[in-house]
Amino acid sequence: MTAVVAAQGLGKKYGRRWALSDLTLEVPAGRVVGLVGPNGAGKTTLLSLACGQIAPTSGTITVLGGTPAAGPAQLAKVGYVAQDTPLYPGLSIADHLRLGARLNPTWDHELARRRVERLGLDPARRAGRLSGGQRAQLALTLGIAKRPELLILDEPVSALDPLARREFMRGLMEAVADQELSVVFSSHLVSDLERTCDHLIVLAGSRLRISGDAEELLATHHRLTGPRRDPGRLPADQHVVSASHTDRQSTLIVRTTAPILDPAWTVSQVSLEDLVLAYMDTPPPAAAPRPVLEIQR
Ligand SMILES: Nc1ncnc2c1ncn2[C@@H]1O[C@H](COP(=O)(O)OP(=O)(O)OP(=O)(O)O)[C@@H](O)[C@H]1O
Repeated sequence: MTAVVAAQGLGKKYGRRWALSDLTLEVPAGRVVGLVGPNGAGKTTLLSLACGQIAPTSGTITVLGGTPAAGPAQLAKVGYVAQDTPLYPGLSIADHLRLGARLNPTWDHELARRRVERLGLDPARRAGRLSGGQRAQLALTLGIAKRPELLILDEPVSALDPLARREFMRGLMEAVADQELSVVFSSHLVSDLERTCDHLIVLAGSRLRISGDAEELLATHHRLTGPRRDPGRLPADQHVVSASHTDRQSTLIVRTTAPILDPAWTVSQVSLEDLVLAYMDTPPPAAAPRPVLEIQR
């Protein structure tokens, strides 16, 4: 199956600073991918590279098997909703839908009309008069009605209140269920990912920290709690993602596919949030010996 996004040694430099560095990953089709990382991690840079708004400084990226933005066919396959949900403030909702129809060969007018109606939006209302949540919903409608194979959303819900956020995510998940759609969306909010994503990409400090199937990641990461222990002395197949210690006790998050047999450890499951935070908090492996995060209390 063609990867939705495949990157090899991908990097983007602004001036002397790498915004994204040495990123290699492959995301299978048909997934809802959560891209998460702290401010300045490189999320927008990666999404902009994926939709061809900017060109890589190093490495390669292919999207649905093609070069981003390389011609009308490639453009038609990818929908992109940028971070600030850019709309034309002076144009009405109906104008936006007409513009969508003019610009996109695969435009589904009926779908767009139905969504606007269900959202209770007046088609005559100007975009500049909409609330943040309504603007985000209109931008999502434009992205979905284009009927892309891949929809890229850059922090679509960051400015919304919890209710509007839930409505937005519901609309997105309905579109995923109704259409054969892959989605990549970035967020700071791990709670949004927890409910919706089946694939996770964590960036921090311009580098990839982890990427993979969400269920698989949850199944292979564990929290170990037990008497204080040097994390460097764990079996080689237990990769320590993070470690924190009190005088007597150690708490580790480890990645392993093997069972943990040491009876000194109490082993518990990690949540997606635990996992994301553990990777987000840590410097990249090249910069730090195991464990990658060690907190003394
Ligand atoms: N056009 C630009 N010119 C110079 N530096 C840039 C530019 N765009 C991004 N950067 C820098 O690249 C790095 C990554 O930025 P990026 O916007 O990709 O991060 P992000 O993870 O999307 O952040 P946020 O969550 O705050 O939106 C940051 O250090 C940022 O300052």
